[in-house]
Amino acid sequence: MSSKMAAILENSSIYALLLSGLVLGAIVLWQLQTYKPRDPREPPMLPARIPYIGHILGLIIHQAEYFQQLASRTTFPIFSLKMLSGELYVVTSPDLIKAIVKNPKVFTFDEIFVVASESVFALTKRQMDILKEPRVGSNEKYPIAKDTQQSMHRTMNPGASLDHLNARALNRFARFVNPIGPTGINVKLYEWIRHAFTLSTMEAIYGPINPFSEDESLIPTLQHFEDDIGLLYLNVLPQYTARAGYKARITMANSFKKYYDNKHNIDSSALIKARYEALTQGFNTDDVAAFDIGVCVAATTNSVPGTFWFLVRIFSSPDLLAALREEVEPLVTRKPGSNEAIVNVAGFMKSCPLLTSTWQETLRSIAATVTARTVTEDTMLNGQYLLKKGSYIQMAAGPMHSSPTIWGPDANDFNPSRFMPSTVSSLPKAEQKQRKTAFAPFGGGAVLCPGRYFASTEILGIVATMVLGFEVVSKDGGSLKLPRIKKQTMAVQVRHPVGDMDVTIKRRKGWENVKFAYDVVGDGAVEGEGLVFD
Ligand code: HEM
Repeated sequence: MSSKMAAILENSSIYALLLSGLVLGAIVLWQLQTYKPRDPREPPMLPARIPYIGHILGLIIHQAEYFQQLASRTTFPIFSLKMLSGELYVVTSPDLIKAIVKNPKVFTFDEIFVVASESVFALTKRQMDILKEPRVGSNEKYPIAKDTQQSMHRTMNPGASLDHLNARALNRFARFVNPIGPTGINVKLYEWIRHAFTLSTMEAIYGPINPFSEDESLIPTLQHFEDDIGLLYLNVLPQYTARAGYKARITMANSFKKYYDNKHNIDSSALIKARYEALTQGFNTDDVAAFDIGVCVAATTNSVPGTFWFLVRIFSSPDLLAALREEVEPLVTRKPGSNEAIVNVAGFMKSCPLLTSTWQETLRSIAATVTARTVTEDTMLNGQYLLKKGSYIQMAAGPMHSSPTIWGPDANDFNPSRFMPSTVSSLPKAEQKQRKTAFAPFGGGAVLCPGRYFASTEILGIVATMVLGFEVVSKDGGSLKLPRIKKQTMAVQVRHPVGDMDVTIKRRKGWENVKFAYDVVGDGAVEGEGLVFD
């Protein structure tokens, strides 16, 4: 090493040392200034391995998985983390989570939603003022946001508008698999699912002419936004720190502006019509177009990896695949002399306990939702723990979903029959109740996912189609192998796989020329528009 280089290195180590000293000093001063004695009734403090900055570093490095790591260090059902600006309570017990989500006035999501929307959607001051405007004649906060959320819950609850969504999505999906010929197709599985699922779901939600049907390159664009949500939320020069997500946000808003300007929303679902009505109480159409990226993310971000893992679990286990084929086949009507196969999707809940249980077990094993709330007043939780006003709560489903105390010694195994009524009813009543409370892939309380019926029916329909009519095999012709799971970022609920997998999708013997269609209501009729048999 030259002496000049050695001097530079020596100098830079000195600078680094000085800088670290300054940062540490500032943190200690901050801590001294903000120090408040703790009430012994508050949840116990879990110290960081590196004083002061350990938890912040832990969250930056390990993201949502940090909660899982912390939970394994303690038996407390709730614990506190000292962060720079206050305390963060982490809750991992089903009973405490239930008590929190059932009290949305005290433990609210509203403030987090508004702060997150401002940075994630890049809202202007005018848009924020509209969002913050209280309801006329009362002091109810964020009425437009609340009406919009309610419109989504209303139109995706069981009923005609939900059936219409599912019929449209599944019949669009059929147009991806019906043309598959005798030689099959070679695809990257995750990418193929993301492509077919996104186009099907967008057609169901936005109608046959929508930004994605007009420009399929929006599928990776949406992924860029999704990947950068965390950085967009931080909002530190996002045009540089979250370049791809920042550009994706602009592209998507422009595409949806064109969609509304051309009035293609006339053919949209009840969901989009009701949402539009709620939002335009204050916002203009261009504002609405800027928010639609949120719908697109919500509708695909968990469903795409959910479908992927559900399929991989089944096609990696020949016994499970065979059992599911036997269970689902009676729900298919094949008219003599015709190549149509109509799948009675409405019958899944009643007649396919293994299929529905496998979906739930897939979610248990892969969904590690972390939901947040703020505390609006000092409150004793379940009469046990004092939660202080202004603190943040993070409720982590991951530790609940994998706890041997709740699920038994096989908690870390994939047991497809775990959620079957026959399995559940063999457990003591208290255990049944505990498992029910602990299973929370769709969140809970006031922010329970409104898309849970839509997503589950769509995904069950897609997976049943693949199980019945196709073989999904790896490159060497064998069963699929489970890929590794990607580190979970804070914005992700259903964890993603590492990389993708090359597969062949080919026709199952006896189902060579079958064209799929769906009966979503269970009355024997095939619903939906755009049904194409080719
Ligand atoms: C497997 C699929 C899905 C999973 C696991 C899932 C999970 C969740 C979870 C955990 C939450 C609550 C987040 C929180 O409390 O912070 C949530 C909220 C939400 N989800 Fe889903 N979701 C799925 C599919 C969908 C679909 C298909 C849609 C819509 C088309 C959707 C729309 C929403 C919306 C709008 C919210 C916010 C609700 C509100 O603010 O009231 N989700 N989802």
